[in-house]
Amino acid sequence: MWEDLKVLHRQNRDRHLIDLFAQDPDRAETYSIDGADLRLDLSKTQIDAPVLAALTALCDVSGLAARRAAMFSGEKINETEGRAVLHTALRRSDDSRVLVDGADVMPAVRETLDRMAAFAEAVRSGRLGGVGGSITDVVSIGIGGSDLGPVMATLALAPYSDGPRLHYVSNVDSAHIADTLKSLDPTRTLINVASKTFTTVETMTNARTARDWMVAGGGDPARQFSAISTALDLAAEFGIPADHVFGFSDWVGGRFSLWGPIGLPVMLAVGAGNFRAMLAGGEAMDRHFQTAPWARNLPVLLALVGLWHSHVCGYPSRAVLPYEQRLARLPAYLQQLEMESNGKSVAMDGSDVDGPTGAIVWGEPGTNGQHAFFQLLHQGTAVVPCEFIVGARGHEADLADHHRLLVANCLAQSQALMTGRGLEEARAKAAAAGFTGAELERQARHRVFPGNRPSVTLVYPQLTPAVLGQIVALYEHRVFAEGVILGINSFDQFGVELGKEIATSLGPLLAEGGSTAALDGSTAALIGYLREHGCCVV
Ligand SMILES: O=P(O)(O)OC[C@H]1O[C@H](O)[C@H](O)[C@@H](O)[C@@H]1O
Repeated sequence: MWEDLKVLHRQNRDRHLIDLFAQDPDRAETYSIDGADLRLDLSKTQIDAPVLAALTALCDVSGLAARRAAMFSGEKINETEGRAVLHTALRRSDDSRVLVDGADVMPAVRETLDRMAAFAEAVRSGRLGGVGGSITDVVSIGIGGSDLGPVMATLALAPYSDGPRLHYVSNVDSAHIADTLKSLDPTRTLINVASKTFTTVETMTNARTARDWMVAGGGDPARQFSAISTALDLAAEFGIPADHVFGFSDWVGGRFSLWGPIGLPVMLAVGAGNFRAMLAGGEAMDRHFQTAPWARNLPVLLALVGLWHSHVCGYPSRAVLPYEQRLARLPAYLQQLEMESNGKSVAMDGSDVDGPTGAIVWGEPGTNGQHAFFQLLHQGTAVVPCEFIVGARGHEADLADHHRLLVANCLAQSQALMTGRGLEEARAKAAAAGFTGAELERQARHRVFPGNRPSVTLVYPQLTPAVLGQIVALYEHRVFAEGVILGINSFDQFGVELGKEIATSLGPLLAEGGSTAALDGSTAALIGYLREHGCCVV
């Protein structure tokens, strides 16, 4: 399969994207695919009918349809951890049953969502306040999957936010919590501790610091703390009252957990109605993913085009470029989703993976990135496939001229990457700048854009809660489809463990001193420097 694709790639190596449009006047239409409220334009890639046929064959060979059915129905497809993968159950609105170990998980999902809504409403209305009055600020403490989704979604839905101000603390660096709490009133702040395991050292350290801050400032942790976790016993042990604790199950992966209680801070900001609209958006994408044929299936197509670029063309990274300032944290969110899920070297069966896995994902919002790293995208030696994301409308109707400029820039960049600028045109530019003779030739070379650089563009009417839900679910299913095709388990993350274990053993060396002789030379020398400069307390 991969060999067939590599042959197609070799055959078309010098083919220019622009020529594809010249050869096929319907190309844009053929390769613009709709799903829910989204449209994905793949036409500025080297995908054509033979490539698409060979790519979709990968779906059949890998058993994607059966694996997809297994995921939605609650089978334990996370085989290395023996867990079901059911984040889709969190956004399921029909009255069907979803069985895990013979028990229907849906009643608890619905009950928890209703409890979250009641809690959010009580806080937002001021009925549930702090010692000093109604809650003005919420600080949600969590990291990784317990942070990135809510952070991303809170910013994305800012126009819908009419609740308390939201703050997020993730880093164990004291700067993060100190800078956040500095301006807040401990008697009118709600601290939300979000941790699937309730053992993550960063989160628990920050939670204890926040509790001390609240007590010292006259607030009441028994009233002003909430917790989200699968470990209800640990949340209780921490002293958080049961009616402020929202549980979920191990069949929700951390990086897929935005849809359930981990999303509580988002609900506090935008209200239960908007939160449910986001869930409905995710569910609409679930239906699309489950029913659309491979060649019209947005998550599958995103997966296939990504694999084409990484596996076949050999481009190791991909840039995610939202032309939507409120999606500024989407690249960071997708870094975890994609790289923690699919950055694996071993296949589900324990054998070595053949070829690259998980693309390196990076990006920044446009237009800002244009004034920073786009130089490399246009003229660097590495080809970086780009994913442009843009809505037809912003939320500031009185500033529509800004939005039109934003959209013009988005379209201009993908066009420039594709068309490039040849030497003749570059010469004309250099001549217009006043250069002549040999200097003109030299200057012209610097003004050439190679072009033929691939990109996809995701467009939607407006970044509403429903559209956000669709976008997030689109990327979730993309990652899943990539993982199935690569034969890996996208739902474990053993690769994060080793560093955590070593940090645990190094901690005492920094806190209490002690010999570093057993460490490698570099680490020992670095500790020596840090001790000399005041890191160690002894
Ligand atoms: O939610 P928690 O249990 O605190 O975990 C927070 C995060 O830390 C871990 O190291 C994992 O890499 C992430 O997948 C997880 O989301």
